[in-house]
Amino acid sequence: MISIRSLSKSYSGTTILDNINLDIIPGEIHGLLGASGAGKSTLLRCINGLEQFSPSGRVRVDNIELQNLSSASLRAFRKNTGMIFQDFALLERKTALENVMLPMTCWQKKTKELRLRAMGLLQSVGMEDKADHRPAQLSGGQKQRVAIARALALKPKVLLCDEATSALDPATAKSILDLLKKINQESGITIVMVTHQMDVVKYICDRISVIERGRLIRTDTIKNILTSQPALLPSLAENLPIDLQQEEIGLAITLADIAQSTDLLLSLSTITQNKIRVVFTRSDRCKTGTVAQYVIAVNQPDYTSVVRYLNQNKIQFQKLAA
Ligand SMILES: Nc1ncnc2c1ncn2[C@@H]1O[C@H](COP(=O)(O)OP(=O)(O)OP(=O)(O)O)[C@@H](O)[C@H]1O
Repeated sequence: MISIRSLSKSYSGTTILDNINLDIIPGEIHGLLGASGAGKSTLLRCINGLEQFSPSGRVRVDNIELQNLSSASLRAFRKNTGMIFQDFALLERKTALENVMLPMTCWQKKTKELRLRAMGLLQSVGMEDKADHRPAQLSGGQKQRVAIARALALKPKVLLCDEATSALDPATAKSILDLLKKINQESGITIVMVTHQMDVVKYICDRISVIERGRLIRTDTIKNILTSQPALLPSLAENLPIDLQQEEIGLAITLADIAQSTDLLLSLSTITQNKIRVVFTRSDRCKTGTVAQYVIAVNQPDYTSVVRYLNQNKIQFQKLAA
C-alpha cells in the first residue's frame, strides 16, 4: 500500500531523512515514533506529497508513484489522502458541517447531497448534534472528531495523523484513539500516525517504525521491540522515582510472556539469596500482546550472576543510571 525506497531529504544541506526504506501494510495502523526533531512529520509529509525529496527516492502510495507526479496530479492525489493534525486545522468561520463539506465541493454535486454526506460523516464520529457549531464552540476532542470526519470526506484509503492526540487530555485522547481504531476496523483504511507518546502506539498501533535523527532504526510490533531491543523505546523507568540504596544496581527487565514472571523472580531470589528488591512492576497490554516489565534492585556483589542468568535465558534488561 505504502512503499518507500531510498528516501532522503535535506534542508539547506542538513540531512533530515536519511535513506528511508519502509513498507506499510494495507489496513494496518502504523506508528512513526521518535524524539522531537527526528524527522517523523517530514516523513509523513513525504507520504502525503507535501514535501519534495531527493531524486533517488521513491514513494508509492496505493500504486501511485509520487515522484513522477506533476503539481496538478499531486494536488489531486492529496485530496485522496486524509490528514489530521494536533491543532485540528478547522476553518474558524465555518460550522462543523461546512468544514466537513469543504473537501467535497470539488465533486460538483448538489449542496443538498453534500450536506447529507457531511451529516452522515458527523454522525459516524458522534458529532451530529454539533453540526451548526463553529470550532470556537467545540472542545478539543470535538474539534478533532470534526477534523476526522472532514479527513474522511473524500473516502481516502490512507489517513495520516500528525500528533493527533497530543493536545488532548488523556481521557479525550483515548476516545479519539478508540474512534480511529473503529474507523480502521470498519473501513480497512490504512492509518499512519506520528507520535512521541508510547501510550498511543501501545494502544493503537499494529507496528511501529522508530526514527532517530532522520534514520529508520527498526520497524516491528511493539511487543517484538520491547522484548528484543527495549532500549529503542522510551525507558520504562524514565519517569519513575527509583530509590536505590547504596550498593544497589537497578535493572529494568522486559518479559515477552507474563507467565515467565514467577519463574524469573523465584530464580533471581535463589541466585541472590533473597536479596533482590522488586521496585516496580507493570504489565503493558499492547495491541499485539501483553508484555511484563519490572524494575529490580540488585546488590552489587550479586550483579554479575543476575546478568548471567538474564543473558542465559535471553531476557532483555537495561541497567538503570545510578
Ligand atoms: N521547512 C524546514 N526548513 C528547515 N528545516 C526544517 C523544516 N522543516 C523541518 N525542519 C527540520 O527538520 C527536522 C525534522 O523535523 P520534523 O518536524 O520532521 O521532526 P519531528 O520528528 O516530527 O519532530 P516533532 O516531534 O518535534 O514534531 C528538524 O530538525 C526541523 O528543524
